[in-house]
Amino acid sequence: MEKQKANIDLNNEVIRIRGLQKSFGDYHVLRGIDLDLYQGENLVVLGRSGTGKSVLIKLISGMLYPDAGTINVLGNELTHITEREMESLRIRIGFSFQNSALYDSMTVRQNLEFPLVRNRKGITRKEIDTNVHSVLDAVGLSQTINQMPSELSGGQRKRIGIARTLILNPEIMLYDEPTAGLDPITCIEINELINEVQQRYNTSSIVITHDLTCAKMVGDRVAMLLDGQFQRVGSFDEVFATDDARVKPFYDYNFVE
Ligand SMILES: Nc1ncnc2c1ncn2[C@@H]1O[C@H](COP(=O)(O)OP(=O)(O)OP(=O)(O)O)[C@@H](O)[C@H]1O
Repeated sequence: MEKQKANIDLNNEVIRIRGLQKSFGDYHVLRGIDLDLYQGENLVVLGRSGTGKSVLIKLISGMLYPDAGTINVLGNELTHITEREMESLRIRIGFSFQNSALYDSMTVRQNLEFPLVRNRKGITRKEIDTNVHSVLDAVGLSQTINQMPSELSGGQRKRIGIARTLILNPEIMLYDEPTAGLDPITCIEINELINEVQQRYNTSSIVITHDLTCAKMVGDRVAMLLDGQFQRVGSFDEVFATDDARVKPFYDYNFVE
């Protein structure tokens, strides 16, 4: 279950975060975050519930505005761009959210066509079909094309959700709790899919999770969010090679080898 070596370009930071701070009222959630995501890398962000992992993703996607610090995404400094520029940038980022539900009244095909028709003006019928078949093949669910979401298993719905994100060919993927609510075997299949997406689409990804099996399987690097900062960043083994009382219990209670 070890992560295979990925093709990472350490000279190309697709996300560069410095001194990022975000509070809600008196609660300082993020207290000076520094983070680089390199081209081609899967970076796992680990942390207990409420540590600010989702807040971080919302800041990266421009859904929240920071109190202090800088966030550079694909060469764009988010605190300096217009809403229109942010909209164009968002198309280059794929979001796989925990609750990114499919449209229940649409077939799998229609669910996949929807983002294409909405975001790629002038796209032809033939291009739509090619794209739909390609992403369905990538997630291994070509046979479900005419099915309704209610006819799919939880794991299949998760896969179609990822396919719907991939259809716009994102350069960056943001996965928020990709394995939440799935059985252990389906979790492993989703982790394998995340790695396949990395290879096939050459994406750079941030994967938010508290599932350590997921972290170990997909993370080229792991960053542990503690007390509003990334206190430990490195390989999975490096991050957990510590007696830090805030880190060790996380491993001891959570990890199934
Ligand atoms: N819009 C908001 N307004 C006020 N407080 C917020 C807002 N968004 C997040 N918070 C607070 O920020 C903290 C971090 O939330 P966040 O959702 O990022 O946690 P998380 O690390 O993703 O947790 P989990 O693993 O449970 O999803 C929480 O205490 C939450 O209540």
